[in-house]
Amino acid sequence: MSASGLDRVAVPSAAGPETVDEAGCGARVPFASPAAADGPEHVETPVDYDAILLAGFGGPEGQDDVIPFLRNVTRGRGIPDERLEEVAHHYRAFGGVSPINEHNRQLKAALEAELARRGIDLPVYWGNRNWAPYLEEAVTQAADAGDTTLIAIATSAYSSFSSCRQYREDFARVLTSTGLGDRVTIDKVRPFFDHPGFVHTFVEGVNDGVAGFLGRGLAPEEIRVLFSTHSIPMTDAERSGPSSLGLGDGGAYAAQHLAVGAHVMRRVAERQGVEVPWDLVYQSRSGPPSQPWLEPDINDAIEQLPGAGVKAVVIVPLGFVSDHMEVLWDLDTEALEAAEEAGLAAVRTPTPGVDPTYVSGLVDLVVERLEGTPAARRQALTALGPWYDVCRPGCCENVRAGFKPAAAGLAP
Ligand SMILES: CC1=C(CCC(=O)O)c2cc3nc(cc4[nH]c(cc5[nH]c(cc1n2)c(C)c5CCC(=O)O)c(CCC(=O)O)c4C)C(CCC(=O)O)=C3C
Ligand SMILES: [Fe+2]
Repeated sequence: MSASGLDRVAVPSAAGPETVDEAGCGARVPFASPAAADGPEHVETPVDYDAILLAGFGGPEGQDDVIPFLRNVTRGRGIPDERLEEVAHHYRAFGGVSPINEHNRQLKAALEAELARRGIDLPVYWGNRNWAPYLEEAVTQAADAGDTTLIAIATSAYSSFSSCRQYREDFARVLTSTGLGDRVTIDKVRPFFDHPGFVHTFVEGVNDGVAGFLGRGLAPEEIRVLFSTHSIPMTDAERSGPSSLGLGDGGAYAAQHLAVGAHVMRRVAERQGVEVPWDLVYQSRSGPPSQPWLEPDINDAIEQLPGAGVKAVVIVPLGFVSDHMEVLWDLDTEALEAAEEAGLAAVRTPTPGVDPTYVSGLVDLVVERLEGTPAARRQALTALGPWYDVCRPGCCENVRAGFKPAAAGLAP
């Protein structure tokens, strides 16, 4: 995408669509939220959305898809195919098929059923960032049907470049590449890390895991709960969320996971009557060793546990919404193997998937935007939430890749 292609784009505002010129700041072109003209963190005015845009990561569905998919994921970074082939082995081992697209097909169907059950007349268009069906197709399909005011649900619950901003940048990229930027607007539901619909599965999973080990006669301190999420470069972590919040070394990304982990453990302590120690750990690191990423790595953490008198580990995929490759490979293959080698009993708890509580929570997040629900009445289980509907300027920017315009935020 060339900067010149972005010279003039429509920026919808509460007053109606208008076209603005770049204000002499390179490629800084806003794709501002239609409801954000006055810059609120929480949009408390109702917005008459036409449709939901379900935005997925995308994954290969056969061996021949694997390298083209990885080229898409790493687009713009010029990584040679030989290097991509090294990354491909997880996918190769599963027949070249990631389950992620099938999960999203099921999630789309589940959302449609829940919307119908509640009498909400909103179509759901599904498109991916990195594989077919692409976001381009979904947005074009929506526009062709006259659905131009879209609210996106990204299949990712937290704030960071990879888990929020990259989706928003891809919305902006697609609005430009399809030429639909003057007709279509894309807002996004808030990062939902602490929404009860998302947290539910983890509370139940950790409770079952802990109860199982207690039932086998283990003492609480012989059990360790490891909440696992995707590691990201430290530079991304520090820039996650609005810089004004000052949430510490790991930024909003780490703070959000820690807050949800603490909440889950409080619920489990209430139900089990004992407190089990827990930690936040990271998985799926990539990038050169010279680049600092969030630590500790889950496998290193597991290796340390026997020395601390731990006999059983509950592995919780807190950073993920479904059992895709990062869960099947990095947790179910590698981390469970590390636990076995360390002589630990281990269970991996479920991801939300299409759990009815999760699906209904996602619909609640859309409804709060449709109705303009006051922030004070929005559901959030941690003191950090409810998170912003409209991302602040610079929120989750990637300093490595440089500035790109993003939809669903405030103009810079
Ligand atoms: C935070 C985060 C999430 C969670 C949020 C969300 O769910 O969106 C996530 C999800 C996923 N990541 C996925 C796959 C990949 N991620 C990669 C690379 C990277 N991910 C990163 C972060 C995240 N990733 C980062 C910082 C990089 C390095 C790139 C850079 O330096 O900027 C690469 C390239 C190869 C490599 O580098 O390993 C692949 C193939 C799949 C699909 C799985 C499937 O197919 O089932 C999913 C759901
Ligand atoms: Fe990733």
